[in-house]
Amino acid sequence: MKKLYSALMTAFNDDGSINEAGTREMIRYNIDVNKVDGLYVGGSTGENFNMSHEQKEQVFKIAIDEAKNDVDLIAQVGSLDLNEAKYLAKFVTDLGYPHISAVTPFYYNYTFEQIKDYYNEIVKDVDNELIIYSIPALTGVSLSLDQFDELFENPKIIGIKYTNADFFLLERVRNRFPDKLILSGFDEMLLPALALGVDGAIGSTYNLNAKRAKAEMNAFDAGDIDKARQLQKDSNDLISALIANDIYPSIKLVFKELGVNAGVTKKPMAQPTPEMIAGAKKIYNDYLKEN
Ligand SMILES: CC(=O)N[C@@H]([C@@H](O)[C@H](O)[C@H](O)CO)[C@@H](O)CC(=O)C(=O)O
Repeated sequence: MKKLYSALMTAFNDDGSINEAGTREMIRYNIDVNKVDGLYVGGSTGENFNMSHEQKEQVFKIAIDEAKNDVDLIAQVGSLDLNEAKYLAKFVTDLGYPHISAVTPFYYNYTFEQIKDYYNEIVKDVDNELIIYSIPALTGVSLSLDQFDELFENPKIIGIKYTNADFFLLERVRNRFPDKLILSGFDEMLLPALALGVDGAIGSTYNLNAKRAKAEMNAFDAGDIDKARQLQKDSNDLISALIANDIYPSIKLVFKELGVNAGVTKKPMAQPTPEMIAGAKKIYNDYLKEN
């Protein structure tokens, strides 16, 4: 059974502090309305790389307190500060998170040996399993098939959150590692990822569009490719509109239309403008009202 995870957003107040009530509302909406299988906490969509250390801890605590054991939880603990990543890996493991994940270390053009050491260090002292977060478009770090193989020599490293449009590599990865967990990260490419045998997907737009994505997964599993293609097309109309309106602030604005107080994004992310607010209302009316 393939799993669908929403990449959890963080609700912020205008001053950049965390809006706890709003963050809890989004968690509840994902569990109770979207009926996702899990949440990816502290990822790109959660604006983790905009946050202070204290804010990261706060979000990890809020998410597990609200979600309890209702859905699977993956905590993204990766950081340019390896000591912070190790600390957070232990912190979330102690809180009860069943999985951790870590973005590839970025910015300094690390060698593969340094990247491997980073991952082995993160899992060394924790009793938990790690999913590599590979997102070359944002990190500039592209791991090769052989490099994934080397990382998987550590039995605590169990999978990849594969946010990469390189489908040749995805096919190679799937076939080389049939027992590893491969989760697709580009929502607009869910169907081709399913065709290549991913185990599920994690994404930002599932916060709003989980039902359609689930229906697409089910259609694919039932062999109804025409229906799956139509659902991907409908999703991509929504995703294109969200991207054109600035995706993270727009998802939060559309949440508002759904009665969920998602707060705002944290600066330097864009703050809502009247045009963006009008755009989000239109997205809701055009693609989600009847859903
Ligand atoms: C850069 C980014 O936000 N990528 C999203 C996608 O869900 C993406 O927003 C979507 O496919 C639209 O391009 C996820 O892969 C990120 C994600 O799951 C996370 O770490 O929050």
